[in-house]
Amino acid sequence: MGEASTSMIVAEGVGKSFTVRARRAGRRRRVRTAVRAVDGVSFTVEPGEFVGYLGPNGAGKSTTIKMLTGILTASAGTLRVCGLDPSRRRTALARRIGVVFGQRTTLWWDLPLRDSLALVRKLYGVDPDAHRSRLAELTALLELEPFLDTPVRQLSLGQRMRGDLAAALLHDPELLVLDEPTIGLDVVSKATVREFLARLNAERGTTILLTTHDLGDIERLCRRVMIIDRGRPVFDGGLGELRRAVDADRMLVVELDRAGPPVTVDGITAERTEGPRQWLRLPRTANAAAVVAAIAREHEVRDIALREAGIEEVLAGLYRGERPYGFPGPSGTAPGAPETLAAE
Ligand SMILES: Nc1ncnc2c1ncn2[C@@H]1O[C@H](COP(=O)(O)OP(=O)(O)OP(=O)(O)O)[C@@H](O)[C@H]1O
Repeated sequence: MGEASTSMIVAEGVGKSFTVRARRAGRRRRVRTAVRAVDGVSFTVEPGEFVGYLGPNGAGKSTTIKMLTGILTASAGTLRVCGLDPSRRRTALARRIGVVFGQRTTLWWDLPLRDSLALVRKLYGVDPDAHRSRLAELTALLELEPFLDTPVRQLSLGQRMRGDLAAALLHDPELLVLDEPTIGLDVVSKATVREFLARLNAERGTTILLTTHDLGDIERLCRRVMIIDRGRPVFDGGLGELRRAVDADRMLVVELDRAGPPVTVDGITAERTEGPRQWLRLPRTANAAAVVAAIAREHEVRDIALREAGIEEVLAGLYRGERPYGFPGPSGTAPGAPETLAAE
């Protein structure tokens, strides 16, 4: 992997361990333990992609993002972002990427948003003319005008997030890295931010890597999702592929001509009845057509609907430890779990 790579991000076997001191239950002495926050993560992101980086709490997402942006140095593997080693070329990289942490602001708390953005221009050395036109464009797209002269501390969360996005994009970066950008936003603000990100990616071709727990963000924005669990990759692909890969149940809803006891077919019994309507949970391996035919042999069927598992159900299964086909997942020492290094 050389600097000549045209990929936006190349991660090969990237890992990060933290050493923490902790008192074990029933022991008096504190021991130094290593927490493997990220453990052997490999992936490539090409220019123009919009990728969701997902995983349960503590999976290692923020740690990965901190390594990608040069805030933390990887303890294993190699990483290139825009062809650069992030921890060694942090300043050069900062000119080519934008970063937004939903939980924190990079704006100056006491300054009006307009002045904060002017400072950002100076920091990045953006040419004043280019800044003016870019600011005008971002102000229109993010609807910043009504609060450009308001001190950042007085902005609502949604307004501040739009301000942070503008600050991250003023220097027109090739890659935008977002850590939970819609956290705490109301439905209208979320929709504004999502619409903006979708356009940024589609029209300007900005590559976007997004971590989120928001299912709407994932379904609306991410053509590709990468999932990590306890520091290790467990899935990389499209949402449809994820639904198919995970052994998620489907729900068959049948409407019979009359109410009756729960239907049983091929060992599957309706788990809910409501008048003539009955709900049967079909394992992925069940043949839906055969189940429907078997029901139709015994009953008068008025209507049928087959519901695929929602992305929420799919992710919940994955986060509970149900592995998609082809992704055996963590084995051996559980990554993320502390391992004792030495007693103190
Ligand atoms: N500075 C640190 N020192 C010690 N352990 C850390 C440090 N930062 C993170 N960790 C640990 O690394 C693991 C991964 O944390 P990380 O913040 O990357 O998870 P995450 O996927 O972003 O979680 P969340 O969805 O809750 O934000 C956790 O076990 C966490 O406690």
